[in-house]
Amino acid sequence: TSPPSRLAPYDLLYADGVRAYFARDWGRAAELLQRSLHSYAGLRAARRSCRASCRREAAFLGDPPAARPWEAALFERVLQRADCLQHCLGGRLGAAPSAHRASLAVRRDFEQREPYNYLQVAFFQLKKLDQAVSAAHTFFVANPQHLQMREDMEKYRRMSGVKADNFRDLEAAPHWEAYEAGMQHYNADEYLQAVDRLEESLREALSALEECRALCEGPLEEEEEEEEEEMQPGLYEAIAAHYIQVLKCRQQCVLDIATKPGRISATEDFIPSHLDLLQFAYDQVGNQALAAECAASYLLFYPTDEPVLEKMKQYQTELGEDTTVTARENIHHYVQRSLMEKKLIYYAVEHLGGTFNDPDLWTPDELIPESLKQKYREDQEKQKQETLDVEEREKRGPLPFEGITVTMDSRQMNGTHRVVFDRVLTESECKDLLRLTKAAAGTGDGYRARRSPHTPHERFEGLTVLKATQLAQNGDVDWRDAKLLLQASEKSRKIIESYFTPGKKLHFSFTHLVCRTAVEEEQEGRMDLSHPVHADNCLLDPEGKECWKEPPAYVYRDYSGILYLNDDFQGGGLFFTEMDAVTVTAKVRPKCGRLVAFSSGKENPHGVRAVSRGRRCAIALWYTHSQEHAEQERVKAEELMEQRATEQNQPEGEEYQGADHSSRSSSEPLAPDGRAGPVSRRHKPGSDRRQQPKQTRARDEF
Ligand SMILES: O=C(O)CCC(=O)C(=O)O
Ligand SMILES: [Fe+2]
Repeated sequence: TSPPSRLAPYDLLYADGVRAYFARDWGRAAELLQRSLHSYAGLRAARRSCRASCRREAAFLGDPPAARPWEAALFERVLQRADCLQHCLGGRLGAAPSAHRASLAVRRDFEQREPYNYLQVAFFQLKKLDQAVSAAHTFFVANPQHLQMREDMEKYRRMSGVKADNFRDLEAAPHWEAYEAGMQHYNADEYLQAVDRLEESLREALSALEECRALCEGPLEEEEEEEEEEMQPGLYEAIAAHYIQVLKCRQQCVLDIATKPGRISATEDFIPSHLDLLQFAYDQVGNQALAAECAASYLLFYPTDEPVLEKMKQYQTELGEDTTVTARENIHHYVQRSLMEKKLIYYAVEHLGGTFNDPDLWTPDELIPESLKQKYREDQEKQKQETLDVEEREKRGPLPFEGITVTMDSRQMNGTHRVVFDRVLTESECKDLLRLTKAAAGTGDGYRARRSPHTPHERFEGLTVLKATQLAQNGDVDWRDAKLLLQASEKSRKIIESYFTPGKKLHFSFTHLVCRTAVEEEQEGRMDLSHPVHADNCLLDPEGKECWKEPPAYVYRDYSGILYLNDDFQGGGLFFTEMDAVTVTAKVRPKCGRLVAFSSGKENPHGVRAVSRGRRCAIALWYTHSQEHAEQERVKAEELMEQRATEQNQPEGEEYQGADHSSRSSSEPLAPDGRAGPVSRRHKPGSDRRQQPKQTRARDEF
């Protein structure tokens, strides 16, 4: 091991650790991975403290002498700081800081806590269960959408040797730990404990914020690699641009500290909401003086908030008129500073262009320039109009095929943008497509080659259009059946396009022929669903009644369709719910030739009941308005079809009219997943707390 003053570069340790992992040398893998995490933490700590001390040093230099131009003085200071950082880091790390520069890929892995994913397996193999569980938990906190880890966590929870306090987040930020604990007490009406932890969380959050802000002061010691300046701006422009960038970065810190690991969105208004919660909690424990102080501090953010103003009056009477209630000094400072920074940023955006994503909801209206407000309003208006247009269109739209019937529309399904068509396929077409699934069963892919992504009680098999075509090429299935898959999906596309979005092209996004088969010996006492309730293009948060249209959800999907092939199975009904994921609003019974279609967003949460006997097959279809997300596999499949038609000198290629070509390549992952993540927590005053899942790559090797 290296002496404490000499940190080995974490990326090298990581590379060795991963190598040992794949050589199944678990002991060495665990040791190296732990050391890499230790080095990484050490490097970050060194950066933090050097930045802080170099900032202090720069401050000591005081104001530049009046005789020198101010920009020269500023540059000098910036250079001095860079020099100071190099020195300080060199001393702390025992090597040139550049030796610790890792590739972007490795930095990402560490940001996403990937080393813990390897570690948990290594510890598990070494039979160090406690450490395996805490490594797994640490990874899972940052990657709540990771299907494999989700299953592993379930397994750990069921294991007898595992204690509840093994589920520890080894990387927990102090403010998040305190906040979570505080909210737990708060929700359990334990206000004394809540106050303690929420005060701690506020304190820690403010200090994390300071640290984050300190990192914004450039130059960002050789971390940024890319980005070559295109134009050579003048000196003043350069200084202004740099300054604005620092200010924006500082503002961004508000979001950073309010974003829990593994979430994409920040908890809204993190700092003011602490004061809101604390005011209520102090009130509950009878501490009027502190409740009043929190209320006064809260009013700095929202000076016209009626209920809190009301409360203030009440406190004033209770405390007596000669007691002066003042806001907290540090909050006052925070608000003033934030307002000043925003003012400058908005000024710059208004006059120099660019954008600013204000992290706060509390920004006073009068601070935002009229011209920008106008733009925001227009954007909102446009979005509203689009929704109305869709609703209008849904009412008309003739169907492009004869014989198809609309069995249920949105109204009958108690929702919006939902429809059930029947007779899209004939019995014999269903039979042919089912033959395709049979032949493909052994070779087909589930979600990322995983047999039971949603429930262990069912086997899940899938086949893409390309795979079907390749099977035909190998002589494993009939060409005509593979072609039928392309045709049936294209027919559905036309139907859905003309019904929901006439005149606006819908492209394929992904096509998946899927079967869910009940595993016979796994049905007793089964309580779960075949497919948990979810929305197709956003991450459903049933408790918060929200749906986050953010990756890893397939946000570009606009319409979903499921074309059913059979009904000889038990269970397996499709159902729609409210955003709470439990109130059922409509049910659809699968049967041959039935196509259910709906918009892929939050308005249509849906799930599939357990398939308790037999095999349920359907073509799952997703469509998008976005040409760049058009299904590339289909293009290839069609090429293969055409090639074969030419070879055979048969008119098959011409017959088929499913061309949905697009020139850009996109890589659709095999797993059409992106399900509801963990959920938000309610609280009494203020708005919903939101939390966001994200997903790292699913790794197949575990
Ligand atoms: O098979 C079904 O009925 C629905 C499947 C589904 O919702 C999905 O795969 O996203
Ligand atoms: Fe779905």
